[in-house]
Amino acid sequence: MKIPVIILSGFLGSGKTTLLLSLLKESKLRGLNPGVVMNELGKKDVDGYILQENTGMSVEKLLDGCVCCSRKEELPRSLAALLARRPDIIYIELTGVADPDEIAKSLLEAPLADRLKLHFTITLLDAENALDYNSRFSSDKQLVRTLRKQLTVADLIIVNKSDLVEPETLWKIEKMVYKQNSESEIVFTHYSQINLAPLLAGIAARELRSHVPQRGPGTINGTTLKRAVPGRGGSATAVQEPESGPSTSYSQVAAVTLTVPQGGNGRIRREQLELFFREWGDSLLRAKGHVQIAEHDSVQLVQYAGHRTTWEASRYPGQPYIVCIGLNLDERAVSRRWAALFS
Ligand SMILES: Nc1nc2c(ncn2[C@@H]2O[C@H](COP(=O)(O)OP(=O)(O)OP(=O)(O)O)[C@@H](O)[C@H]2O)c(=O)[nH]1
Repeated sequence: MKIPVIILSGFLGSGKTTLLLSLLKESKLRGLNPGVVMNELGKKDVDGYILQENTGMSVEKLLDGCVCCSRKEELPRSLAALLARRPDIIYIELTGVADPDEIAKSLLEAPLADRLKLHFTITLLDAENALDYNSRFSSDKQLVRTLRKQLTVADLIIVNKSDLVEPETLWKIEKMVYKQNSESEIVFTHYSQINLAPLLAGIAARELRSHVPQRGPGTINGTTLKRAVPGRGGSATAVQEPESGPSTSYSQVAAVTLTVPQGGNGRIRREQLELFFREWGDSLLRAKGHVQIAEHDSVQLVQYAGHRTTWEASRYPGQPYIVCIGLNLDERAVSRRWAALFS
Protein backbone atom coordinates (compact mmCIF):
# COMPACT_ATOMS: atom_id res chain seq x y z
CA MET A 1 0.00 0.00 0.00
CA LYS A 2 1.43 3.38 -1.00
CA ILE A 3 1.69 6.04 1.70
CA PRO A 4 -0.15 9.31 0.90
CA VAL A 5 1.88 12.51 0.84
CA ILE A 6 0.52 16.03 1.38
CA ILE A 7 2.76 18.86 0.16
CA LEU A 8 2.46 22.22 1.94
CA SER A 9 3.70 25.12 -0.13
CA GLY A 10 3.33 28.90 -0.01
CA PHE A 11 5.49 31.97 0.37
CA LEU A 12 7.51 32.77 3.51
CA GLY A 13 5.31 33.35 6.54
CA SER A 14 2.03 32.47 4.82
CA GLY A 15 0.94 29.97 7.51
CA LYS A 16 2.32 26.56 6.44
CA THR A 17 3.61 25.55 9.88
CA THR A 18 0.36 26.77 11.48
CA LEU A 19 -1.58 24.46 9.14
CA LEU A 20 0.86 21.61 9.69
CA LEU A 21 0.34 21.82 13.47
CA SER A 22 -3.43 21.44 12.97
CA LEU A 23 -2.95 18.56 10.53
CA LEU A 24 -0.66 16.75 12.98
CA LYS A 25 -3.10 17.18 15.86
CA GLU A 26 -5.99 15.93 13.70
CA SER A 27 -3.89 13.00 12.43
CA LYS A 28 -3.11 11.97 16.02
CA LEU A 29 -6.81 12.25 17.00
CA ARG A 30 -7.59 9.86 14.15
CA GLY A 31 -5.05 7.34 15.45
CA LEU A 32 -2.69 7.94 12.52
CA ASN A 33 1.11 7.86 12.70
CA PRO A 34 2.16 10.96 10.71
CA GLY A 35 5.65 11.58 9.34
CA VAL A 36 7.02 15.05 8.59
CA VAL A 37 9.76 16.37 6.34
CA MET A 38 10.57 20.03 6.95
CA ASN A 39 12.77 22.08 4.71
CA GLU A 40 14.26 25.39 5.86
CA LEU A 41 16.33 27.88 3.89
CA GLY A 42 18.33 28.76 7.01
CA LYS A 43 20.81 26.67 8.97
CA LYS A 44 18.57 26.53 12.06
CA ASP A 45 15.53 24.36 12.49
CA VAL A 46 13.04 26.88 13.90
CA ASP A 47 9.84 25.23 12.67
CA GLY A 48 11.03 21.73 13.61
CA TYR A 49 11.51 22.92 17.18
CA ILE A 50 8.03 24.53 17.19
CA LEU A 51 6.53 21.21 16.08
CA GLN A 52 8.53 19.30 18.66
CA GLU A 53 7.43 21.67 21.44
CA ASN A 54 3.75 21.53 20.40
CA THR A 55 3.30 17.90 19.38
CA GLY A 56 6.29 16.01 20.81
CA MET A 57 6.99 14.72 17.30
CA SER A 58 10.41 14.52 15.77
CA VAL A 59 10.73 15.46 12.13
CA GLU A 60 13.11 14.85 9.24
CA LYS A 61 14.90 18.14 8.69
CA LEU A 62 16.47 19.46 5.54
CA LEU A 63 18.23 22.70 6.38
CA ASP A 64 20.27 25.36 4.62
CA GLY A 65 18.79 25.23 1.12
CA CYS A 66 15.77 24.35 -0.92
CA VAL A 67 14.70 20.77 -1.47
CA CYS A 68 13.20 21.54 -4.87
CA CYS A 69 16.57 22.64 -6.29
CA SER A 70 19.86 23.08 -4.36
CA ARG A 71 19.13 20.21 -1.93
CA LYS A 72 17.02 18.09 -4.24
CA GLU A 73 19.11 14.92 -3.94
CA GLU A 74 18.54 14.82 -0.16
CA LEU A 75 14.76 14.36 -0.29
CA PRO A 76 14.75 10.62 -1.17
CA ARG A 77 17.07 9.91 1.81
CA SER A 78 14.80 11.81 4.22
CA LEU A 79 11.69 10.09 2.90
CA ALA A 80 13.37 6.68 3.15
CA ALA A 81 14.26 7.44 6.80
CA LEU A 82 10.64 8.41 7.46
CA LEU A 83 9.26 5.30 5.74
CA ALA A 84 11.32 3.15 8.10
CA ARG A 85 9.12 4.56 10.91
CA ARG A 86 6.03 3.18 9.12
CA PRO A 87 3.96 6.37 8.83
CA ASP A 88 0.31 6.35 7.71
CA ILE A 89 0.66 9.75 6.06
CA ILE A 90 3.60 12.04 5.23
CA TYR A 91 3.56 15.83 5.26
CA ILE A 92 6.28 17.75 3.41
CA GLU A 93 6.54 21.42 4.40
CA LEU A 94 8.52 23.28 1.76
CA THR A 95 10.46 26.49 2.07
CA GLY A 96 8.54 29.60 1.00
CA VAL A 97 10.51 29.80 -2.23
CA ALA A 98 10.13 26.19 -3.38
CA ASP A 99 8.39 24.87 -6.46
CA PRO A 100 5.97 22.16 -5.24
CA ASP A 101 5.77 20.63 -8.69
CA GLU A 102 9.44 19.60 -8.52
CA ILE A 103 8.67 17.68 -5.32
CA ALA A 104 5.57 16.12 -6.83
CA LYS A 105 7.65 14.93 -9.79
CA SER A 106 10.35 13.43 -7.56
CA LEU A 107 7.66 11.34 -5.82
CA LEU A 108 7.00 9.71 -9.20
CA GLU A 109 10.64 8.65 -9.61
CA ALA A 110 12.18 5.36 -8.47
CA PRO A 111 12.57 4.25 -5.70
CA LEU A 112 9.88 6.50 -4.14
CA ALA A 113 7.21 5.85 -6.76
CA ASP A 114 6.55 2.34 -5.44
CA ARG A 115 6.08 3.46 -1.86
CA LEU A 116 4.49 6.92 -1.97
CA LYS A 117 1.61 8.64 -3.72
CA LEU A 118 0.85 12.34 -3.91
CA HIS A 119 -2.42 12.97 -2.08
CA PHE A 120 -2.74 16.77 -2.20
CA THR A 121 -0.68 19.85 -2.92
CA ILE A 122 -1.82 22.76 -0.77
CA THR A 123 -0.63 26.33 -1.31
CA LEU A 124 -1.08 29.06 1.27
CA LEU A 125 -1.14 32.79 0.53
CA ASP A 126 -0.62 35.65 2.97
CA ALA A 127 -3.69 37.80 2.24
CA GLU A 128 -1.97 40.96 3.44
CA ASN A 129 0.94 40.72 1.00
CA ALA A 130 0.00 38.36 -1.86
CA LEU A 131 -1.14 41.10 -4.26
CA ASP A 132 2.25 42.84 -4.03
CA TYR A 133 4.47 39.84 -4.75
CA ASN A 134 4.89 40.46 -8.48
CA SER A 135 6.02 44.07 -8.11
CA ARG A 136 8.09 43.48 -4.96
CA PHE A 137 10.02 40.57 -6.44
CA SER A 138 10.33 41.81 -10.01
CA SER A 139 14.16 41.71 -9.76
CA ASP A 140 14.03 37.92 -9.17
CA LYS A 141 12.26 36.45 -12.18
CA GLN A 142 12.78 32.87 -10.97
CA LEU A 143 11.01 33.71 -7.72
CA VAL A 144 8.05 35.31 -9.51
CA ARG A 145 7.79 32.19 -11.70
CA THR A 146 7.99 29.93 -8.64
CA LEU A 147 5.25 31.80 -6.79
CA ARG A 148 3.05 31.49 -9.84
CA LYS A 149 3.82 27.78 -10.00
CA GLN A 150 2.83 27.40 -6.34
CA LEU A 151 -0.63 28.53 -7.44
CA THR A 152 -0.97 26.67 -10.73
CA VAL A 153 -0.18 23.22 -9.35
CA ALA A 154 -2.18 23.46 -6.12
CA ASP A 155 -5.24 21.28 -5.49
CA LEU A 156 -6.28 23.59 -2.68
CA ILE A 157 -5.38 27.27 -2.25
CA ILE A 158 -5.72 28.71 1.23
CA VAL A 159 -5.83 32.50 1.45
CA ASN A 160 -4.68 32.86 5.04
CA LYS A 161 -4.34 35.89 7.36
CA SER A 162 -7.70 37.11 6.12
CA ASP A 163 -8.13 38.79 9.51
CA LEU A 164 -5.56 41.40 8.43
CA VAL A 165 -7.31 42.68 5.29
CA GLU A 166 -10.59 44.18 4.09
CA PRO A 167 -13.09 41.97 2.18
CA GLU A 168 -12.24 43.90 -1.00
CA THR A 169 -8.65 42.62 -0.87
CA LEU A 170 -9.89 39.05 -0.54
CA TRP A 171 -12.04 39.56 -3.59
CA LYS A 172 -9.00 40.87 -5.57
CA ILE A 173 -6.92 37.89 -4.45
CA GLU A 174 -9.65 35.50 -5.52
CA LYS A 175 -9.62 37.06 -9.00
CA MET A 176 -5.80 36.88 -9.18
CA VAL A 177 -5.81 33.24 -8.07
CA TYR A 178 -8.54 32.31 -10.53
CA LYS A 179 -6.43 33.70 -13.40
CA GLN A 180 -3.63 31.31 -12.47
CA ASN A 181 -5.73 28.31 -11.50
CA SER A 182 -9.45 28.11 -12.14
CA GLU A 183 -9.68 24.44 -11.12
CA SER A 184 -8.50 24.34 -7.56
CA GLU A 185 -10.65 25.08 -4.59
CA ILE A 186 -9.96 28.34 -2.72
CA VAL A 187 -10.69 28.99 0.95
CA PHE A 188 -10.17 32.07 3.13
CA THR A 189 -8.81 31.43 6.58
CA HIS A 190 -7.61 32.84 9.83
CA TYR A 191 -4.65 30.96 11.33
CA SER A 192 -4.99 28.34 8.56
CA GLN A 193 -8.16 26.93 10.12
CA ILE A 194 -10.00 24.74 7.62
CA ASN A 195 -12.15 21.65 7.72
CA LEU A 196 -9.42 18.99 7.69
CA ALA A 197 -11.74 16.01 7.25
CA PRO A 198 -11.70 16.01 3.41
CA LEU A 199 -7.90 16.10 3.38
CA LEU A 200 -7.62 13.05 5.61
CA ALA A 201 -10.65 11.14 4.33
CA GLY A 202 -9.74 7.60 3.35
CA ILE A 203 -6.42 7.56 5.22
CA ALA A 204 -6.33 4.88 7.87
CA ALA A 205 -3.89 3.52 10.42
CA ARG A 206 -1.83 0.57 9.18
CA GLU A 207 -3.83 -2.11 11.04
CA LEU A 208 -7.20 -0.80 9.75
CA ARG A 209 -6.16 -0.03 6.20
CA SER A 210 -7.85 -2.95 4.46
CA HIS A 211 -11.26 -1.96 5.96
CA VAL A 212 -11.29 1.70 4.90
CA PRO A 213 -12.01 2.88 1.35
CA GLN A 214 -9.10 4.92 -0.04
CA ARG A 215 -9.62 8.68 -0.47
CA GLY A 216 -13.37 9.12 -0.02
CA PRO A 217 -14.97 12.15 -1.62
CA GLY A 218 -14.53 15.27 0.49
CA THR A 219 -15.16 18.96 0.32
CA ILE A 220 -13.63 21.95 2.03
CA ASN A 221 -15.99 24.59 0.71
CA GLY A 222 -18.76 22.57 -0.86
CA THR A 223 -17.04 21.44 -4.05
CA THR A 224 -15.35 18.05 -4.25
CA LEU A 225 -11.57 18.14 -3.98
CA LYS A 226 -9.69 16.82 -6.99
CA ARG A 227 -6.79 14.41 -6.84
CA ALA A 228 -3.30 15.86 -7.15
CA VAL A 229 -1.75 15.49 -10.60
CA PRO A 230 1.96 16.35 -10.73
CA GLY A 231 2.90 18.53 -13.65
CA ARG A 232 -0.62 19.85 -14.06
CA GLY A 233 -0.17 23.34 -15.39
CA GLY A 234 -3.37 24.84 -13.97
CA SER A 235 -5.88 26.71 -16.11
CA ALA A 236 -5.46 27.74 -19.72
CA THR A 237 -4.80 31.31 -18.59
CA ALA A 238 -1.83 30.29 -16.44
CA VAL A 239 1.65 31.11 -17.71
CA GLN A 240 3.19 28.00 -19.24
CA GLU A 241 6.61 27.06 -17.89
CA PRO A 242 9.34 26.24 -20.40
CA GLU A 243 10.35 22.55 -20.33
CA SER A 244 13.91 23.40 -19.35
CA GLY A 245 13.03 25.58 -16.38
CA PRO A 246 15.47 27.42 -14.14
CA SER A 247 17.91 25.36 -12.08
CA THR A 248 16.84 27.12 -8.88
CA SER A 249 13.44 28.37 -7.84
CA TYR A 250 14.82 31.79 -6.76
CA SER A 251 18.05 33.69 -7.34
CA GLN A 252 18.29 36.56 -4.88
CA VAL A 253 16.79 35.15 -1.69
CA ALA A 254 19.25 34.14 1.03
CA ALA A 255 19.25 33.35 4.74
CA VAL A 256 21.55 34.79 7.42
CA THR A 257 21.82 33.17 10.84
CA LEU A 258 22.62 35.58 13.67
CA THR A 259 23.80 34.43 17.09
CA VAL A 260 24.38 36.50 20.21
CA PRO A 261 27.95 37.82 20.18
CA GLN A 262 30.32 36.55 22.89
CA GLY A 263 31.12 39.03 25.64
CA GLY A 264 28.07 41.26 25.02
CA ASN A 265 25.23 41.74 27.51
CA GLY A 266 23.25 38.94 25.82
CA ARG A 267 19.88 40.69 26.13
CA ILE A 268 18.22 43.34 24.03
CA ARG A 269 14.90 45.09 24.40
CA ARG A 270 11.87 43.99 22.42
CA GLU A 271 11.54 47.39 20.76
CA GLN A 272 15.19 47.31 19.62
CA LEU A 273 14.65 44.00 17.84
CA GLU A 274 11.42 45.16 16.21
CA LEU A 275 13.22 48.29 14.94
CA PHE A 276 16.08 46.12 13.68
CA PHE A 277 13.61 44.09 11.56
CA ARG A 278 11.94 47.20 10.15
CA GLU A 279 15.27 48.80 9.27
CA TRP A 280 15.71 46.50 6.23
CA GLY A 281 12.38 47.45 4.65
CA ASP A 282 11.19 45.15 1.88
CA SER A 283 14.58 43.36 1.72
CA LEU A 284 13.82 41.45 4.91
CA LEU A 285 11.15 38.92 3.98
CA ARG A 286 11.08 36.77 7.10
CA ALA A 287 12.87 36.39 10.43
CA LYS A 288 12.39 33.87 13.20
CA GLY A 289 14.31 32.56 16.15
CA HIS A 290 14.65 32.24 19.90
CA VAL A 291 15.98 35.18 21.88
CA GLN A 292 16.38 36.36 25.43
CA ILE A 293 14.97 39.87 25.83
CA ALA A 294 15.23 42.31 28.70
CA GLU A 295 11.46 42.34 29.43
CA HIS A 296 11.11 38.56 30.01
CA ASP A 297 12.81 35.92 32.12
CA SER A 298 11.90 33.13 29.71
CA VAL A 299 13.23 32.71 26.19
CA GLN A 300 10.95 34.17 23.50
CA LEU A 301 10.10 32.79 20.08
CA VAL A 302 10.09 35.83 17.80
CA GLN A 303 8.57 35.76 14.31
CA TYR A 304 8.69 38.50 11.72
CA ALA A 305 6.49 37.89 8.66
CA GLY A 306 4.79 40.32 6.29
CA HIS A 307 6.30 43.29 8.22
CA ARG A 308 4.67 42.17 11.49
CA THR A 309 6.47 40.91 14.59
CA THR A 310 4.91 38.43 17.03
CA TRP A 311 6.24 37.09 20.33
CA GLU A 312 5.57 33.88 22.26
CA ALA A 313 7.16 32.26 25.28
CA SER A 314 9.41 29.35 24.35
CA ARG A 315 11.23 26.57 26.20
CA TYR A 316 14.09 26.50 23.69
CA PRO A 317 17.12 25.34 25.69
CA GLY A 318 19.93 26.15 23.24
CA GLN A 319 21.96 29.22 22.33
CA PRO A 320 19.72 32.13 21.23
CA TYR A 321 19.68 32.92 17.50
CA ILE A 322 17.67 34.52 14.72
CA VAL A 323 17.40 33.47 11.09
CA CYS A 324 16.79 36.37 8.68
CA ILE A 325 15.63 35.59 5.15
CA GLY A 326 15.87 38.40 2.65
CA LEU A 327 15.88 39.44 -0.96
CA ASN A 328 19.23 41.01 -1.82
CA LEU A 329 19.87 41.43 1.89
CA ASP A 330 23.32 42.83 2.67
CA GLU A 331 24.56 40.04 4.93
CA ARG A 332 27.58 41.96 6.25
CA ALA A 333 25.54 45.07 7.04
CA VAL A 334 22.91 42.95 8.82
CA SER A 335 25.58 41.14 10.89
CA ARG A 336 27.25 44.45 11.80
CA ARG A 337 23.97 46.06 12.92
CA TRP A 338 23.07 42.94 14.89
CA ALA A 339 26.41 42.96 16.72
CA ALA A 340 25.97 46.68 17.49
CA LEU A 341 22.68 45.93 19.28
CA PHE A 342 24.63 44.02 21.94
CA SER A 343 27.59 46.33 22.36
N1 LIG B 1 -2.60 37.59 12.06
C1 LIG B 1 -2.40 36.35 11.62
N2 LIG B 1 -1.21 35.76 11.85
C2 LIG B 1 -1.03 34.48 11.42
C3 LIG B 1 -2.05 33.78 10.73
N3 LIG B 1 -1.57 32.55 10.41
C4 LIG B 1 -0.30 32.50 10.86
N4 LIG B 1 0.02 33.66 11.49
C5 LIG B 1 1.32 34.02 12.09
O1 LIG B 1 2.23 34.27 11.01
C6 LIG B 1 3.55 33.84 11.35
C7 LIG B 1 4.06 32.85 10.31
O2 LIG B 1 3.25 31.68 10.35
P1 LIG B 1 3.85 30.25 9.94
O3 LIG B 1 2.76 29.24 10.08
O4 LIG B 1 5.12 30.00 10.67
O5 LIG B 1 4.19 30.52 8.42
P2 LIG B 1 5.08 29.60 7.46
O6 LIG B 1 4.50 29.68 6.11
O7 LIG B 1 5.26 28.25 8.03
O8 LIG B 1 6.47 30.39 7.53
P3 LIG B 1 7.89 29.92 6.89
O9 LIG B 1 7.87 28.45 6.75
O10 LIG B 1 8.89 30.41 7.85
O11 LIG B 1 7.99 30.60 5.60
C8 LIG B 1 3.44 33.23 12.75
O12 LIG B 1 3.79 34.22 13.69
C9 LIG B 1 1.97 32.87 12.86
O13 LIG B 1 1.49 32.84 14.20
C10 LIG B 1 -3.32 34.45 10.51
O14 LIG B 1 -4.25 33.93 9.89
N5 LIG B 1 -3.41 35.72 10.97
